Amino acid sequence: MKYTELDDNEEFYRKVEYYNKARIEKLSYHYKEILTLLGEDPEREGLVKTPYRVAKAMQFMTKGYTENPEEILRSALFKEDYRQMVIVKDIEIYSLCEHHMLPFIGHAHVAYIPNGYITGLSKIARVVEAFSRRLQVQERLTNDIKNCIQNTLNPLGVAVVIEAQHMCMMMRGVQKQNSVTTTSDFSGAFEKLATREEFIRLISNKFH
Ligand SMILES: Nc1nc2c(ncn2[C@@H]2O[C@H](COP(=O)(O)OP(=O)(O)OP(=O)(O)O)[C@@H](O)[C@H]2O)c(=O)[nH]1
Ligand SMILES: [Zn+2]
Repeated sequence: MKYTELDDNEEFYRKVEYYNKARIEKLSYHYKEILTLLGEDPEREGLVKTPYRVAKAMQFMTKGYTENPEEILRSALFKEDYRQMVIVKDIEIYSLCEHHMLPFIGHAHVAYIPNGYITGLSKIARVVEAFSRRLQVQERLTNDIKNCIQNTLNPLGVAVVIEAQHMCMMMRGVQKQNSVTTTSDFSGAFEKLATREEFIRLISNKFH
């Protein structure tokens, strides 16, 4: 049976760019093999649709490859004379580590100081999404977000802090349940200690 026959809705595929029908069919085929290799019976009732579900889920969790973060930022640029720090904090992150393809989950805190132009606030979170929905390491994810905002908006500076927990360190391997990894990257004005400290103080304030 073709897995895509289980959800053969052309409209659905047209609307959602990252769902690629041919790729889902191939992925489903391989996930069925994987189920067998793991000792399961892919024909048993509960698993019949599983390869197809996993294929779709994996396409969603790597949808960042189909997105252009620079374009996302440029799509909402507004000329504005605001020259103080803009901070979007506690942006949820669901990424996959490139070593184990297991999730790492946490929050990103992003700030920039405008230099004539501001961007739509949601676009900051969308840039975080576009880079985190790929196979990543936390360090590169942090750099990717900073570089994209710096190069596209040309602000006076950008700051990115990410705090995350890695399932590959929790569910397997070293099995540490409470360790949190923090990474950061700064450019321009944030290289000055006082500016960086103001940012850290503001992201440490809890409103809830
Ligand atoms: N620097 C960095 N390391 C990561 C990240 N995600 C996972 N890792 C690490 O990648 C490393 C891969 O190490 P390997 O020794 O090749 O793999 P492994 O045998 O599965 O290692 P263990 O996890 O120690 O069992 C591990 O230490 C992981 O903790 C990340 O985002 N950044
Ligand atoms: Zn890992």
